[in-house]
Amino acid sequence: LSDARPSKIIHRLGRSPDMGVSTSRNEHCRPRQSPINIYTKKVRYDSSLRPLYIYYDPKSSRRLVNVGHCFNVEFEDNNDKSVVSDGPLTGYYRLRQLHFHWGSSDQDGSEHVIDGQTYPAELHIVHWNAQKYPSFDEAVKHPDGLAVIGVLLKIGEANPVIQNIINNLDKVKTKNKECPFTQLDVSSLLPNDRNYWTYQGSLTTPPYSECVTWIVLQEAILISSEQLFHFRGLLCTSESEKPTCILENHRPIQPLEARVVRSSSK
Ligand SMILES: NS(=O)(=O)c1cc(F)ccc1F
Ligand SMILES: [Zn+2]
Repeated sequence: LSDARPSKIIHRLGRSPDMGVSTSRNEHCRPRQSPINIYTKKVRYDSSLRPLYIYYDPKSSRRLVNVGHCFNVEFEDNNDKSVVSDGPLTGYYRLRQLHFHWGSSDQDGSEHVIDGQTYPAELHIVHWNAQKYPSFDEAVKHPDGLAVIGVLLKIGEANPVIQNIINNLDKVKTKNKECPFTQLDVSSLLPNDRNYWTYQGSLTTPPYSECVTWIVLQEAILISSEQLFHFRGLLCTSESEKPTCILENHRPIQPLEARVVRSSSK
């Protein structure tokens, strides 16, 4: 083998020299981790990307749960009343749950970062591929299993829909507590502009499964500093333990690797 192209050869075999040569199933290779920095000068406008089709039925919302590292609003997902389709997606994806990520101060908290700018929080609306898979738990095992809509939050006046959630946080203050939570209109949490960036990524909490088509909206929604303060008051401990607050729960950005982020707008 010519030594003219050692990096190319090693690259083709797997990682760079310091990462060792890969085996056929390289346990060190995680090519599609999330979140990432979206460098808007490097995204590729893709005219074949369709507008998102989003339909959420407020009757799908079921309960609010403290899952330890955050709180989830969970939805009935045994029917197709609340779905996302089109956009970058093939088939339709059923609404499963939504949750937020936040920081210990308003200076950071979002998971995705835009041109190096962090936002104070980020909303994730989680859907699973009900056209191809029988359940959420099966879907997370496949590269096209989930579609997560990411909505960045910026500081402004209080968000009335988020206030509706906050008014119930005292009922789920400690880990594993839950309470009924119905009639949430998820559409009211979306910005007017539905343009998005999309890329293939992963869950941002363990086991970091590489099963997510990420759809990050380009317009942020508002949340007040006081409302974020309430998020930080949620406890990650159960009621019998010494109380510890969930001050922050956002994962650091991950390497883009060989991926290109596509944009629905120029
Ligand atoms: N933060 S996330 O939207 O990637 C996520 C969604 C899930 F349903 C489960 C784990 C996750 F980390
Ligand atoms: Zn999330």
